[in-house]
Amino acid sequence: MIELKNIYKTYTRKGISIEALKGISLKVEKGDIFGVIGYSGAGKSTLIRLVNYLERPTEGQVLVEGKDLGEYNVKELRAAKKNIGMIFQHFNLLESKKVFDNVAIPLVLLKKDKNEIRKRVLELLDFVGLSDKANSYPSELSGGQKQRVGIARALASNPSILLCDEATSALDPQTTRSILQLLKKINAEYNITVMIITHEMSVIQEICNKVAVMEEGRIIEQGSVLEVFGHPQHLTTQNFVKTVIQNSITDSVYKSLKPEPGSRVYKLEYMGSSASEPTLYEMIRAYDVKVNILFANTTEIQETTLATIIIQLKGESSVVDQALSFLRNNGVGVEEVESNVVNYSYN
Ligand SMILES: Nc1ncnc2c1ncn2[C@@H]1O[C@H](COP(=O)(O)OP(=O)(O)OP(=O)(O)O)[C@@H](O)[C@H]1O
Repeated sequence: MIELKNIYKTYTRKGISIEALKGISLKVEKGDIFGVIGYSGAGKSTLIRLVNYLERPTEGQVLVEGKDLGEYNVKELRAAKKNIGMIFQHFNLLESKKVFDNVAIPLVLLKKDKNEIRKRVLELLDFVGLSDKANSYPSELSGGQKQRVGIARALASNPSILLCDEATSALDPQTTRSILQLLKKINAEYNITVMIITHEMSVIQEICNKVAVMEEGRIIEQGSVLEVFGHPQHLTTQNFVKTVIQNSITDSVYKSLKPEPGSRVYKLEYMGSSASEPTLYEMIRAYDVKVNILFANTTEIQETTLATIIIQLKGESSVVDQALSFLRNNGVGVEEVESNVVNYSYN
């Protein structure tokens, strides 16, 4: 549906070259809500602007619906862009035009007749929950309402792809949530593929099914949101995941741990069905080990539960090993956090 093949993008300003993208390849399938996350300057905006050819790649191919945008003439490119809507961080509405006229812009440009425009705009305003604001000016709207107008305008020409460039970054958390829910509804009801760039992992967690993590013009990690949140490989990804999922012992618990010979600390990770089974209880019943729960957290991602429990385990070494094998055999991820609490560097 959207495919970027080995993309390089170099900007040249006053004789200085900036390599914004360095060999990006990714695939967004039809129906995906695909998130791209990265810190400021990672190249996210450049990447999303390539998808509708607001920027052209220096090298590499951008394929939309299997067609290379670079091979289109001006007319074909204009037709292809009609299929791609876009919304922006600062909404980009025309302040001098009423809400109705802002939403109508793409249809006017497509030279649709007046009755058709009226019908479509009213339908879209109803869809985004702004039927009563048709005659208001953007300056009379809240940020969330302005973004709803931006969304209605982006949908006017019936696109099959919606690009969102930091679309919720200027909004408060509650408004962000309502806009994200609207994007989810657009994806589900109109079967529109959504591509989102953001620097907030909570946005990815809330609605995306796939994610790519960018750093310095490269994709350092990509996959399903569940995979990437469950097992982040790269340090930057781990830092992003930490902003939404706490998975380590709090300082106070860490400091209160008593050094004990034969006692070890393990992080247990449960995903999906393993989270609803009483495996820890069964382990305690079956093996002669003492369990002290130091930390527990559950999160829901893509309607799947992800749970982390950190335990201190005490018992005879061979029995501890058997107990841990029991957990692993029952789908629980087991990782030793510290080899031995005796080695902790506190008094
Ligand atoms: N039009 C441009 N001319 C020159 N350099 C640019 C241009 N646009 C982006 N850059 C540079 O390319 C790099 C990537 O910028 P880009 O805006 O794509 O990153 P970003 O991840 O979207 O960052 P932010 O979240 O701050 O917008 C940066 O070093 C930026 O300065």
